[in-house]
Amino acid sequence: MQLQDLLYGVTIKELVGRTDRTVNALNFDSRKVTNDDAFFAIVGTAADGHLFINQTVEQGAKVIVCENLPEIDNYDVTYVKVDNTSVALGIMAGNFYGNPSADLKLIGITGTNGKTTIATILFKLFKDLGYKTGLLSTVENYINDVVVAATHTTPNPIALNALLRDMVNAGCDYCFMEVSSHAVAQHRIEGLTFSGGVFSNLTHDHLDFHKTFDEYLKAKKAFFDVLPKTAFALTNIDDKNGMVMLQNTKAYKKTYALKQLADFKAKIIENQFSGLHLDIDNEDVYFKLVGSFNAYNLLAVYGTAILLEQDKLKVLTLLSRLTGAEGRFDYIVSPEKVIGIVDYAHTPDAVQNVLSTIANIRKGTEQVITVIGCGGDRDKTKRPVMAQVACDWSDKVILTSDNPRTEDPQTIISEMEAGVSPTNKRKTLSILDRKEAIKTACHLAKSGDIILIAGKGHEKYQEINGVRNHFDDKEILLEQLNPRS
Ligand SMILES: CC(=O)N[C@H]1[C@@H](OP(=O)(O)OP(=O)(O)OC[C@H]2O[C@@H](n3ccc(=O)[nH]c3=O)[C@H](O)[C@@H]2O)O[C@H](CO)[C@@H](O)[C@@H]1O[C@H](C)C(=O)N[C@@H](C)C(=O)N[C@H](CCC(=O)O)C(=O)O
Ligand SMILES: Nc1ncnc2c1ncn2[C@@H]1O[C@H](COP(=O)(O)OP(=O)(O)OP(=O)(O)O)[C@@H](O)[C@H]1O
Ligand SMILES: N[C@H](CCC[C@H](N)C(=O)O)C(=O)O
Ligand SMILES: [Mg+2]
Repeated sequence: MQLQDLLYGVTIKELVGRTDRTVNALNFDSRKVTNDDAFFAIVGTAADGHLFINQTVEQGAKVIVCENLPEIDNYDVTYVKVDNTSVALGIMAGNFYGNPSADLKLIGITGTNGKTTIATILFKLFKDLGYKTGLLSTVENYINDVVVAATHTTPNPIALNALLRDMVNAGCDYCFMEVSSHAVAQHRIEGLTFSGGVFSNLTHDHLDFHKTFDEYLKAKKAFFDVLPKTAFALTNIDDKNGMVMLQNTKAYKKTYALKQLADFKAKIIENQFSGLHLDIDNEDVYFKLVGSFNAYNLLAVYGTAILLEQDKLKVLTLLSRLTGAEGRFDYIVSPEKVIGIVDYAHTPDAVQNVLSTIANIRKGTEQVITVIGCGGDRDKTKRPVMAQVACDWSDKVILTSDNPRTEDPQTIISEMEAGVSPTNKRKTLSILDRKEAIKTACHLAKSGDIILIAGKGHEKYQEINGVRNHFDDKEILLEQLNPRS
C-alpha cells in the first residue's frame, strides 16, 4: 500500500521524505522488520523502540514512524514524526487492512471480570442465531468456525486489524471482542469503529500497570468516551462505577441491573450447581451457567442481543442452552461425590464471587478446599487480599504457584501469606508445586466436599522464567478425581 494512503487520518508533526512509496508490512518490533516495511518506534514499559530505528533502516525499513526524529543520513527513508506512535499505529493498521471494523458490527466488552464470558456467549449465541460471527478473547479467537490462537486478551493493532479483515472476508456480520484496560491505555483499539460497548464491573486488578484505581477506571472509561453516537453503551448500574463509565460518552446509553430499575432487568429465582433460574425481562428462563455473577453476564448478553435488534424469545431460548467459556466454573464430580471446580478467578472480587456462589449452593456440612496462587510480574497488591478472601470463604486453603513468570514463586506465596489473619493461619498450607497442591486437596477431600482450583482456568501452561511448560488444572483434577465419563 502507498504511504500517502496509509497516513490518512494521522496527525503528522513533521515529515521528511517521499510519501509516494509502497509499504510492504507494518512492524513495531525491530526484530521482524524486512525490506520495504514501516517501523513504528514505541516507548514501552521495558524498552524504547527509538533505539532500534537505525537497525531497522539497515534491515530495509523504508518508513519510520516515531515521536523523536533521529539524526537523518539516509534520504531514501521517509520519517514521520507524530505525537504518539501507538495512536498512529492504530490508525495506520486500520488503513493498511482497509478499515475492516467499519464493515461489520464490532462490539467491545470491558470491565475487570466477565469479559471473556460475555464475549464468548455472545459469539455462540449469534452463531446459533444464524450469523457468521467473529470472537477476540483471552482464551481463543474465532473467525466464524476457524480458531486462531490468542496471545493477548486484546491483540496488538496489526494483529487485531488483520483478524478483523479475515472476518470481513469470511463474511462475518458481527465481531465480539474483549477490550482490556492495557489495550485502551496502549491505544491498541485506536481507529476502530465500534457499534457498541459493554461494561461488566470494576474491581481491583492490574494496579502494577495503571498505578492507581483512578487511572485504571480512566482507562476503562476512555473506551466509552470515544464511542460514536451511532453506537450503544450498555452498562451494569449495580456496579458503583457503572454510570461513571458513561459520563462522557456520545453513544446512546442503556443499563442493566439485578438490584434496581434498569433497561434490562433480571431476578435470581434459583442458583444451583445445575444452573441458574432467572426472571429475565419478565420471562422465566433456566440457564446452564452457575453463580449470581453469571446472572450479570447473561443479562449483559441478553441486553446486547436486544440492542442488536434480535428477537427476544429466540434469544432467550438459544441462550438457555449455552454453556460458558472454557475454565470458568468448570466442575466435575468424582465417584465418591467430591466436587472439583476449575475457575479463572484471579482477582479478589472474582475469588469472592466464585466462593460465595459455592457457599450459597452448598448443602452446609461439607468442606470447601481452595487451591490458589497469584501470577508473577503482575499486581502485587492483590496477593494478600486474594489469600485473605480465599481463607474467609473456605475451610482449607492451599497456597501455591500460579504463573511465577520471572518472580521467585516462594516470595509470591509469602506475600499471599501476609494477608492471612492469625485465626485463619490454621486453615492454610503452602505447597509450592501446583500439581502437588491439587493432589493434596484431592487427598484431603471427603465425600461431598468441594474443591476449588482458582486462577488458571483454561490455561494449558505454567510460565516459569519465560518458559511455558504444559500444565492443565482440569487435566490434573480429572486424573485425581477420576469421574465416570
Ligand atoms: C505490559 C504490556 O502490556 N506489555 C505489552 C507491550 O510491551 P512493552 O510496552 O513492555 O514493550 P517493550 O518490551 O518495552 O518494548 C517497547 C517497544 O520496543 C520494541 N522492541 C523491543 C525490543 C527490541 O529488540 N526491538 C524492538 O523493536 C517492542 O516491540 C515495543 O514496540 O507491548 C507489547 C506489544 O504489543 C505486548 O506484547 C506486551 O504485552 C506483554 C507480553 C503482556 O504480558 N501484556 C499483558 C500484561 C497484557 O497486555 N494483558 C492485557 C490484559 C489481560 C487481562 O486482564 O485480560 C491483554 O490485553 O492481554
Ligand atoms: N460478571 C462477573 N463479576 C464478577 N466476577 C466474574 C464475573 N464473570 C466472571 N467472573 C469471575 O472472573 C473469572 C474470569 O472471568 P472472565 O474470564 O469472563 O473475565 P475476564 O474479564 O475476561 O478476565 P481477563 O481480564 O483475564 O480477560 C471467572 O472465572 C469468575 O471467577
Ligand atoms: N490476563 C490476566 C490473566 C491472569 C491469569 C493468572 N493465571 C496469572 O497468570 O496471573 C493477566 O495477564 O493479568
Ligand atoms: Mg478475558
